[in-house]
Amino acid sequence: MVDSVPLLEVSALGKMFGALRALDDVSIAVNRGTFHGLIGPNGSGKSTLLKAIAGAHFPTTGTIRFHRKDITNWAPYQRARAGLSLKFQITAVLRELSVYDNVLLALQSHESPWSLVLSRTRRRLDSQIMQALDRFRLADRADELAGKLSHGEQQWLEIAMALAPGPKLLLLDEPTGGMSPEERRMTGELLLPVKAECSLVIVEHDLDFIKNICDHLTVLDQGRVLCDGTVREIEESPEIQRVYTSRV
Ligand SMILES: Nc1ncnc2c1ncn2[C@@H]1O[C@H](COP(=O)(O)OP(=O)(O)OP(=O)(O)O)[C@@H](O)[C@H]1O
Repeated sequence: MVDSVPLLEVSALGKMFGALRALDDVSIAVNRGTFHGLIGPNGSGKSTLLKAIAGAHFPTTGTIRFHRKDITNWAPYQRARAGLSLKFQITAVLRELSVYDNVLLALQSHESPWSLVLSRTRRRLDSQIMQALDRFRLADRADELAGKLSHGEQQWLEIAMALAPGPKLLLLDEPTGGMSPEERRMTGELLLPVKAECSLVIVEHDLDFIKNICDHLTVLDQGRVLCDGTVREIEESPEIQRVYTSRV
């Protein structure tokens, strides 16, 4: 039976940084099997919303429900265990470790301390690690140092690390930042098959990229939802033309 309740429901979220209202009464719903883009001008609150969903910021008001549970006050590790995974804007691979060991560490962070003490995980996780690398065309680079990868490949490694534990929702903050046009195109191609098992909330400045991979878009402006709908609906919205021509 198809679950009609959205996978993620953000309701009336507000976030103050001192006197600055970064988010104001923001509500979004993300369904299973959906890629949901957050767009809007600089400073409109996209990253703050993504971080609030991940638990890196606690909202001042409002609620976040994931898989029907109220996770508003959950710590980031509890959200991760519930199936939420985040890749931040800044690359955070461990350059001195191999590509393989970066994914291994990402997976081990989901293991119980007991299995780590017993060092039972490495061999057991091997096929999961190689699958994650294969999906992002990094399997034949497994033994190289992560620092030897190109910037684009490091971004893919991080996405592979975020996906390796099998999350239900992946949060990506500007994954194509600093990539060449060919790497961007490839990133879209590599992400699309993920939809079969994992939904996505993605912040991106490259509108062509986001329109190509997303089903649904939310446009933020000055911390508020300006409009929300399918890619076609948003493209045809006069509001979006106004915001993008006047402020981006
Ligand atoms: N930790 C923080 N402390 C204080 N103000 C913050 C903090 N993080 C974000 N802000 C402010 O909140 C507002 C929204 O920022 P946010 O980074 O969410 O916007 P954004 O839409 O992601 O922008 P960009 O597209 O430039 O990344 C901005 O005015 C920003 O300066």
